Amino acid sequence: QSNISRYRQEFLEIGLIGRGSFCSVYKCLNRLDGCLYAVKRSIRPLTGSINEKRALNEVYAHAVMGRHQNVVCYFSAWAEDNHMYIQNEFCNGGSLADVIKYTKFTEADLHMLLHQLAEGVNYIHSKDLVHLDIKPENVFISQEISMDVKEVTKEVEHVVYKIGDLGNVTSLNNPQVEEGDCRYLTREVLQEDYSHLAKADIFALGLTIYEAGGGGPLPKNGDKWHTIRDGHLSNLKQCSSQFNNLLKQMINPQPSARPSAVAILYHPVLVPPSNK
Ligand SMILES: Cn1cc(CCO)c2c3c(c(-c4ccccc4Cl)cc21)C(=O)NC3=O
Repeated sequence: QSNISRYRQEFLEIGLIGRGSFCSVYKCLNRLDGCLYAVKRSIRPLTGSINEKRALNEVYAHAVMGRHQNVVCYFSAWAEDNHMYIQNEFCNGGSLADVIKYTKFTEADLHMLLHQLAEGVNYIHSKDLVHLDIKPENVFISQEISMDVKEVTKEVEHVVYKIGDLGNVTSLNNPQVEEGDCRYLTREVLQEDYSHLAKADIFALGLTIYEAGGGGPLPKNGDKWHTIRDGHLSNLKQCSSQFNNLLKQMINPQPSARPSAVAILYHPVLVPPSNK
């Protein structure tokens, strides 16, 4: 029935998990399939406004994106009662920003994090898309707890990191650039040079890993902001010089000097040593 809200009809709202200036995110149980979803409810943007373009852009990006284990999965989007809804995969482990607040990642943790996020970034780039807002707040965590059958008590926990919030995603070929968070923004994009947008994602990924390793909080402007854009990053104490050098390469002032997502995946510091 058109007068009953699809949101209320299809979902049981479990709780509020996030709030933005014009939106709220709820953890919801789908009454039909019994699965949990993250549903973002935002004020419907004015028809023809820049915000409408952005909202549609997010849905188009999800639709074009398809599925990848390291990208938050999109299920549906609709408009009703002057609001827009987007129904995404629910990640039960919070955001990377939440975890960074109380955890410092070891080098092994950072290798796993970088490997998974590079897989997700590589997938996005392989679709000729760029994310443009990679940062800890937009990395969501799924924890699968599985009981190890041999020793019933042992819980094998497999953590999966997923890139979310495709609000700034744009096509590499015909970029409509919406700048992301200035803490992760490159100098060249700030100066409206869009010739190496994929490398802007690599730069933001480098700073995201650096923050997970305890290097944050990152500056929003000023001398410290420029020092990082000059390619200077203090070393993460818990990491090898090889890993620290990889992070420095990822934030190289020259976009073309930054490694591609594929190059990161095959970087010797990430490739597990052969057991032979
Ligand atoms: C604030 N917040 C907290 C969470 C749960 C983390 O355990 C969350 C999620 C999403 C989103 C989200 C981001 C951007 C657009 C749409 C959504 Cl649903 C926001 C989320 C999303 O797409 N999937 C989430 O789990």
